[in-house]
Amino acid sequence: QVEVQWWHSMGGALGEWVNDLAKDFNASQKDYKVTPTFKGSYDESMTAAIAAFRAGNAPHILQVFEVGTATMMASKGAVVPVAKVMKDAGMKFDQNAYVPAVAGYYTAPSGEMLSFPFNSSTTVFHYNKDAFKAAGLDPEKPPTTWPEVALAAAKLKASGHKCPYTTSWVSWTQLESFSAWHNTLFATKNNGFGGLDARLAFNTPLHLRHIENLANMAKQGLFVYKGRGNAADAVFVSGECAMMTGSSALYGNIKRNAKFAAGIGTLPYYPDVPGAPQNTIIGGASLWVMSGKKAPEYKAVAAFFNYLSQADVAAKSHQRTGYLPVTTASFDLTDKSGFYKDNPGTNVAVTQMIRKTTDKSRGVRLGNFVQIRTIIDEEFEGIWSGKKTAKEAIDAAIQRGNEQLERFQKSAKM
Ligand SMILES: O=P(O)(O)OC[C@H](O)CO
Repeated sequence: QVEVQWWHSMGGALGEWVNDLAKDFNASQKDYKVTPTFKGSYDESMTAAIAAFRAGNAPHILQVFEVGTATMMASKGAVVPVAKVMKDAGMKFDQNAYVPAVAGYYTAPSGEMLSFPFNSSTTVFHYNKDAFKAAGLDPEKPPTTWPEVALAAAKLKASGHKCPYTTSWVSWTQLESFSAWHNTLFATKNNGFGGLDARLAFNTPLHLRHIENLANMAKQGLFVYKGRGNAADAVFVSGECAMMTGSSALYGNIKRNAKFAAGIGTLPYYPDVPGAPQNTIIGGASLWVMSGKKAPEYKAVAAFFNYLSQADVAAKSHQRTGYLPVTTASFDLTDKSGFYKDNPGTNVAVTQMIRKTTDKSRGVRLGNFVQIRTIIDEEFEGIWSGKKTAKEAIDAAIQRGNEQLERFQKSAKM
């Protein structure tokens, strides 16, 4: 039996999902065995894999969040393009079977798909229907605009809620997806798709207005910052916070663990901005195949990816987790099964993502993006704690972030 090591960052309900996928694949045939290992957060597993690669013991498959995409793409010697892995294994691999917004993100300018679209998410609005009822808000009508979010937050606060609104992934929800949703650039050069000389651009009047609004909400106790990454996920699921912006993939966790009725709405926007809402952008992760392994091991990886792509397997994954259906067939299957009708809100991520994208809204692909997100977190924490104005933090984040982009541009051998 050929063994395949798979490093991932899926905890809780998502960790069980990943383990089930490996178990079901292993049971479906006799030649290969996939072993998933949880390696901590997305940041942590990427750092661990880079160290392991240097030491010569990288896993076969590494799950990397979208933020690490440009770094992986530039690490040419360390990875094998997924299209090549599939072709070499003699596996039928139709790149057109994948949802364009997802596939496009993981495809090189040459048209070759570099990583396997596994768990793509997007930004949505989660809310606690019970808390809405208690505050006199309509539980079937989530706020759809930022002014409405502020009004709902005030009502929730008045009803005694200590954390009316919070957010996970500050940069992803409040800057990156926020920009695309308003058809505005987050970074120049079409958010990095157009070249390594891209620079951060989230200092427009619209960005400033939004971050100032959030700062005011924080001052009034309407927005409560709960930490970096997905730290806020847990406080929404526990019921501590009544509304949050975060990943569509929180759905599985909410369904499993929340003791209240939860709803999903679209990412809020400013209704006076022409072109808004446009589309939201991709989050989540993809699977990268590491170099230096033996041919039969790559065959095993290809067989596993082929299994994951099957319409029924991919559809089940989507319905269980809230990640997007990654192939058109898995979307059709889910739609025909009546899943979206039976589970209101589960279609939000899909409809936000399948809209036609523009050059400004296709996604964000930047070098040293992991470091840039940390810089944004650091600077914006100054806002939430009242030490910096929105403008000071935005300007500092852009200046420090651009230094990272310059450094990446110099070092990249693309
Ligand atoms: O929680 P996930 O897996 O949807 O990922 C969220 C963000 O995209 C991470 O950058």
